[in-house]
Amino acid sequence: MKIEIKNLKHKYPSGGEALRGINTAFEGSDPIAIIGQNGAGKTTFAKHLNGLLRPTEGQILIDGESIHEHTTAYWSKYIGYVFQNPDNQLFLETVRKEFEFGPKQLGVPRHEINDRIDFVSELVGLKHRLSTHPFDLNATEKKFCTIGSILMMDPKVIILDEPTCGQDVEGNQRLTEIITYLKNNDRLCITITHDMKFVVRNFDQIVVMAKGQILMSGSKNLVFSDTKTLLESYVTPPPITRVGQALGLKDISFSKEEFIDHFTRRLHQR
Ligand SMILES: Nc1ncnc2c1ncn2[C@@H]1O[C@H](COP(=O)(O)OP(=O)(O)OP(=O)(O)O)[C@@H](O)[C@H]1O
Repeated sequence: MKIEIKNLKHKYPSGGEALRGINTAFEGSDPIAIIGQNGAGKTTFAKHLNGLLRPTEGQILIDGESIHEHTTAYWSKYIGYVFQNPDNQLFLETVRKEFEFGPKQLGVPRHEINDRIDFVSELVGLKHRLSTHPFDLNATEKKFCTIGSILMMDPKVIILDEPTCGQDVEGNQRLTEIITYLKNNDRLCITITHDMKFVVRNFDQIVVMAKGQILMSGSKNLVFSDTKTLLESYVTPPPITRVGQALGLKDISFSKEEFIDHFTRRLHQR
């Protein structure tokens, strides 16, 4: 599935211009992180990708077809959006009902829904909570309930808006498993996040936004080497990356192991 974005602009009725001409395209299954300061336009941009918001100007093409051709409900089959705040998404009495809702609307057969519930509830860690009311889940579980309900529809593309908010180490590990599962099954995961440690651990493709525009996009090596653009977009690389950069190491480090390796190599070169 290819998503093309051409000169996308968005102006909220009550506000200023949130997107000021975005041109890019997404394809394949390499997970993509969208980063940038608060108010950069990340959520506004991502909500255009399945029609939750419509452009004020410009075009979104999905496999060559204009997003205007269909309703948001139609596009949600292909591009699922997990909201930042679970309370905006959960509305049924049990986790099981939340999981069943999407595929039922899509006409997925009962036996297939049951198989998906087995698999997805295991993946998101809610197998033992299927009969629980979503509002009785803790914050981490609620987040995974919203992710699970979107995974149940098996979209080609899944957008996660700030998935690490309120997550502990275990939750972050589970997110990594979900992102890896999506990649290995030819599904594209696009994630909005402020958590740079999470970014370097899970994403090689990065889009940097500032003031309603894309300032830069590319591999994590390329993006985190461009300290000038990062400064402009108020993005701070992870601490270990900054230490390596401050020491002037030639290769960029994203983990302690990489840092030790690069640092040792430099010592031996002297
Ligand atoms: N419903 C709305 N009505 C009016 N203005 C809005 C609305 N939602 C967002 N904005 C404004 O649009 C701009 C972009 O906001 P957006 O939430 O897309 O940024 P963001 O990069 O996702 O920020 P954050 O990281 O804080 O979530 C901001 O100036 C914001 O105040």
